Amino acid sequence: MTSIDIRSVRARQVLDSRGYPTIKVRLDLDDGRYAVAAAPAGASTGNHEAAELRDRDSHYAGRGVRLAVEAVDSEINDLLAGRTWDSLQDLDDAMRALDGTPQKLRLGANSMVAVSMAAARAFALVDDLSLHSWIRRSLDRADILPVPHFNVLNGGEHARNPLDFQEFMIAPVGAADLPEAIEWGAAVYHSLGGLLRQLGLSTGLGDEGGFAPDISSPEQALDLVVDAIKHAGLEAGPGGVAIALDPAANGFFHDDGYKVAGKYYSSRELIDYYAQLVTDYPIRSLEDPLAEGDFEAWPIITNTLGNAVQIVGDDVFVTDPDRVLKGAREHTANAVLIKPNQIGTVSETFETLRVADSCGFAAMVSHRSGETTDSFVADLAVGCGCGQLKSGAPARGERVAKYNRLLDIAASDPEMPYGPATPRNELK
Ligand SMILES: C=C(OP(=O)(O)O)C(=O)O
Ligand SMILES: [Mg+2]
Repeated sequence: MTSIDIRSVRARQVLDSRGYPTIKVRLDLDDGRYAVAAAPAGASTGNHEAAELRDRDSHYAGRGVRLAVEAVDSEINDLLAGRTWDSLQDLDDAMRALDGTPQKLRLGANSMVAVSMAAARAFALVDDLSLHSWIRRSLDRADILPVPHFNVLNGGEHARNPLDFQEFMIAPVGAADLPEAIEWGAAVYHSLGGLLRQLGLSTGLGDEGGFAPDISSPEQALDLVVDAIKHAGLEAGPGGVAIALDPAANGFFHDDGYKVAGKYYSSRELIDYYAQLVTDYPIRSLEDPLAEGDFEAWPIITNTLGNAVQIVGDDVFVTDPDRVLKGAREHTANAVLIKPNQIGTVSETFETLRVADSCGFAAMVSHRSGETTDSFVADLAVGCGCGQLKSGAPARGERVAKYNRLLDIAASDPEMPYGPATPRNELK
């Protein structure tokens, strides 16, 4: 393995896709080459995510990143610059030790993840590898072009409409290759836009570029998506375009139960409701179907629906290897969402991917609702070989940056396979 000699690490403030500041890092090597990376930001965050460092006193409604920039320019630069680093693991471990808190409160997970991503790119540069190849080698996996999960209809925390479920995604699992998958995704997106216009429904967009019509019923949303797939001349189902949901249930969990479209459900009733949706619609994946604290209910949904669909933990696992391991033992889910900024370093993200694999869990790499045009997660999805990436709608620059990066990678290696992953359900 090659080492990197760091000359300096500098940060500055840039805007994310919601118009809030985020941190961009430039890491310069002694040999004159450099790597950059920018941190994304979530809105519907899990309670145990690594903590962002934000200023309370800026014009950005308490969301400034001056302190995070300062942390990189001073303490992190002092730690990393003028030294040779033999591995990303060493570098990330040193940053974590410098931070000294379990949730990365002091230096901030936004600072640390941007530095860690830039450092991963620097290691790839020095090894003369593309980022996905470097990741593939680090994880000892095979490159796979992931099935893009396009979020075409937005609700929950990501839209100002009455729809409680957060994400209605389309997954072109039946496409022959990645370019066809992208083409199908875009076709369905435009078909959905046309359908909404015909019905006189709003075509305003949510945070991830999906449409945010003024509807509240998940069934109505699913009917619209299925119709859009059919109107695009495609099959709704595993041979064509399947559906993935991220209800993000933390967002509609209240003291007295789950409230969906004005109706209250107990955990058991909500699971029955999902079972009905899975029967009625071609759903392949259910992410955060329950609130992160609903410990007893998660194993019930995994054991009842986990063979029919992928049960993905996002807020409940927060890309934390220990939480995934515990979740595997307790049958919390059978798949994990992978968001590097949830845990705060790339090395820890790798560890979560390794743990997931050893538990028979599937993994899906993910963007955040607040994004930049940094396409790191596209390379991560390819290099870890998990077979699934969600990056919002097939529209808006910060979302298509990831899909276009996948197209570039596909063009660079025509032999690279395309395909979905499913949980192996080893822990029955
Ligand atoms: C991408 C998501 O949203 P956010 O970034 O707001 O957590 C998600 O919940 O999966
Ligand atoms: Mg989620």
